[in-house]
Amino acid sequence: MASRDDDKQSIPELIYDVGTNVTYRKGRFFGKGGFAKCYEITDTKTGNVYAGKIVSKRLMTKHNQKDKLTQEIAIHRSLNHKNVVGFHGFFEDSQNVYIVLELCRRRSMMELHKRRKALTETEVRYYVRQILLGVVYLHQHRIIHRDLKLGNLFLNDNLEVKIGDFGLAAKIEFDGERKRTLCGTPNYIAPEILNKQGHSFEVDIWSIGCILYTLLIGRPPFETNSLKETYSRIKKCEYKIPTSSQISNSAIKIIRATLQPDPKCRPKVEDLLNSEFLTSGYIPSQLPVSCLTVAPRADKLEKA
Ligand SMILES: CC[C@@H]1C(=O)N(C)c2cncnc2N1C1CCCC1
Repeated sequence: MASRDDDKQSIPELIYDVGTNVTYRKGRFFGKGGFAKCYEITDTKTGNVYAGKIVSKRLMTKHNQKDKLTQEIAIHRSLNHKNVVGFHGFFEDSQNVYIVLELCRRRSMMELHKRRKALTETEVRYYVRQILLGVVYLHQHRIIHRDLKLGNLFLNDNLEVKIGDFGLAAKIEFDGERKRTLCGTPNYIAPEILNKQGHSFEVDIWSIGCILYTLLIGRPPFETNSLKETYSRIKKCEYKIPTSSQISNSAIKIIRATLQPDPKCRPKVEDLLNSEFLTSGYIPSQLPVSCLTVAPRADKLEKA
């Protein structure tokens, strides 16, 4: 769906990166992401197409906003994994900071969720396995994402999952470090962040639990019509698995394990890959793009 581009602060049609001597042609407007305007951009020499995140310096008034963007770039550029959005470069001019990212033509799992609501368990295993492989990589490199949510899980034309947006990510500098602050509001925020008890890798496991619940049930576990009420339910870990939902026992088990109020009780991301939910059912090696709009017929998914 083409988004309206109310382009007040004009971004030129051709964007030149003097550092690499690459000229990008600005293409389709994708929408806004935080302070950024996002466009499809094409390397005029190679024809390679990317997603450009263009952040106006004019809007980044306070120092901490600049520091946050610097942190996001420092973390994201250090990563290289097939389930993490590729970071192809960054540069700046007097007006903007430009970030060149892997293009994900099928947008994010949020669009998929809005269109499909509850997915089949086979599809959930297919997507969640890739999310977990990406998070294993992040945690092995001592990176906490801290804002895992459907809108940050991007999809390319092969429906491969790419974890993106490291705007709230942090690096654990030493064993046992507990982060005390997080400026920003994660969507699937863990109770220990709300209770300001210090947090670490376990917050990503909580977010994965919220993602699992949303994909299996069709709506988020703690959704209410006021943020305050939602936060109070998260702190009390107050959620229900509707008895009407047809989800399997292994699906119920992995939701209960990840949505534990005590971070110490949550499984590690490696444990989730070995969970009954992921090992007890068939996982297709690929999905047809029709799955973005309609549920696949069980017998139509190619056997592994
Ligand atoms: C460029 C920002 C963001 C993103 O991070 N990636 C990797 C991406 C990759 N491909 C398409 N869109 C992407 N987005 C969308 C654009 C609007 C909101 C989020």
